[in-house]
Amino acid sequence: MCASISGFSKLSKSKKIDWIVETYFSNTEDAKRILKQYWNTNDKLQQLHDEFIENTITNYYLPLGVAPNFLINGKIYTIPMAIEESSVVAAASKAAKFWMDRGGFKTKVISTTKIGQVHFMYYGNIENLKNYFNHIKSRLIDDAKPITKNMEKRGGGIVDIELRNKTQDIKGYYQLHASFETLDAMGANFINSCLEQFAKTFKNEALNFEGFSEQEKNIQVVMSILSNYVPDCLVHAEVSCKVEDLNEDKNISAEEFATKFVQAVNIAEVEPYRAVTHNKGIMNGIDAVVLATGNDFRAVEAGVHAYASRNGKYSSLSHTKIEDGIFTFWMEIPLALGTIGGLTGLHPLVKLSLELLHHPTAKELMQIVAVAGLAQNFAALRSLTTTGIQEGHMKMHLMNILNQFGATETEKATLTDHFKTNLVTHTAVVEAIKDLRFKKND
Ligand SMILES: CC(C)(COP(=O)([O-])OP(=O)([O-])OC[C@H]1O[C@@H](n2cnc3c(N)ncnc32)[C@H](O)[C@@H]1OP(=O)([O-])[O-])[C@@H](O)C(=O)NCCC(=O)NCCSC(=O)C[C@@](C)(O)CC(=O)[O-]
Ligand SMILES: NC(=O)C1=CN([C@@H]2O[C@H](COP(=O)(O)OP(=O)(O)OC[C@H]3O[C@@H](n4cnc5c(N)ncnc54)[C@H](O)[C@@H]3O)[C@@H](O)[C@H]2O)C=CC1
Repeated sequence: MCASISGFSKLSKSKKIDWIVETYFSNTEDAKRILKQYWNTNDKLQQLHDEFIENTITNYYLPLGVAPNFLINGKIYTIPMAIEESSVVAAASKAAKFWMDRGGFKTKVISTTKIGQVHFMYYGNIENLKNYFNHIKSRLIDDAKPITKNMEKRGGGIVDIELRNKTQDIKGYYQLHASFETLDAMGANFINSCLEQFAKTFKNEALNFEGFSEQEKNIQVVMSILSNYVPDCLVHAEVSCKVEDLNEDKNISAEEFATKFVQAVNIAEVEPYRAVTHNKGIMNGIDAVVLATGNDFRAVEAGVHAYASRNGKYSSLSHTKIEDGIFTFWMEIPLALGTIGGLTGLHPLVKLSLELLHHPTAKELMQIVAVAGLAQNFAALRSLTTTGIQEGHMKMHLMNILNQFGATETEKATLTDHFKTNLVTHTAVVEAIKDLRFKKND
């Protein structure tokens, strides 16, 4: 049945659940039991989670795993990863271990500038608008002082504000295009507050500007919002070693592996169908750490994919080369992250994850997250160009298939053993469970 309801938000949590289960579920008791099964027994902790979002009815768990042995700029990290997909944590761990013996990951933050825009409409003389902007610019910054003064004390704040003419795209469309330094905060709320203040000052003061005609005084602000496109909040991560040191796999020579690896990256650089999957592999690592550290993965995803298309064609985020017998694999990626603000000081598991990472600054977190992405990409490409992805992925996915079929602990032990020497496919596992159960009942 499909039903609508008015005033749902005002109902208590238990009344919300009653309405949901009665409206949508045939077995109301079962639905309620599943929802309540995921409530935390600690009421205060549950209330904290209830209050993160709106209309909370239960918690949605994701596993939090860890990938040890990440050597980054000479320091060892164990990286927390929140993700539902099997084999990602194993792949990251395997890549970390591989590179630990080959000098580890080298990273560098290139820039940390974030962008926000006030989008507005103005239908008058452009020179008059430019004069007004030059006249009002310092006032825009001054009026935002109550918002920016603490950030300035820390060394951040508004970097600049520009007037941008976008009338070639839309008649009458202009922007206040502002750049910010938000230090250890991702900065969305800080930036949005500044922008809304800019918009207020910009619109109101236009009414008193003598260089405008009566009609020109009517500036129409459409919206004020940060941009999640952050090409100037960029981090570089790389690994490199002698080609001959890419020698872990006895079934392929180091040289052949290096050549195939470079070819695989080259393909992702020129072929968008491949680039999307290649970058998905990178995001396996990135999103998992972004989530574990309480950051906004939607913002990161949107910004990263826009960056991957910055030259007009969607392309690989990572690159590779072999020069003078040295294999180098690297990535530059835009990441607006926070280690202060948002959920970072609220969610107990986020706090724990940040402690595990030695309480990083936002800049340090950018480097750790980029490394997780690069490691993931290395692991996936290594499998793809050697055994194929299914061998390792399905080995890790085995437990999910066994759980789907309600395998007992004894069945799991027997079948895990069996699949140590047999290829895991969904069909093979189903057959093996059937076989095992048939033998038992025989
Ligand atoms: C899956 C592995 C790691 C197996 O690899 P393996 O060689 O069979 O593993 P192993 O049993 O020999 O163990 C070696 C190391 O791997 C790690 N490892 C191994 N097993 C575990 C485990 N159970 N739990 C935790 N860590 C594990 C761990 O670091 C371990 O060292 P140790 O801890 O023993 O000192 C390998 O095959 C691999 O890296 N595969 C790539 C998997 C992958 O990329 N998965 C992502 C999902 S597929 C996808 O979404 C993206 C994709 C592929 O489409 C992207 C693209 O196309 O580019
Ligand atoms: N489009 C988007 O991406 C949007 C995202 N959001 C959400 O906004 C949240 C992030 O906003 P924030 O402004 O980062 O968080 P926040 O609103 O919690 O603010 C962080 C504040 O911490 C203070 N602070 C203390 N020490 C600091 C330090 N060392 N460096 C920097 N700031 C310090 C500053 O006052 C700063 O403004 C995320 O939850 C995100 O999901 C909200 C609106 C839009």
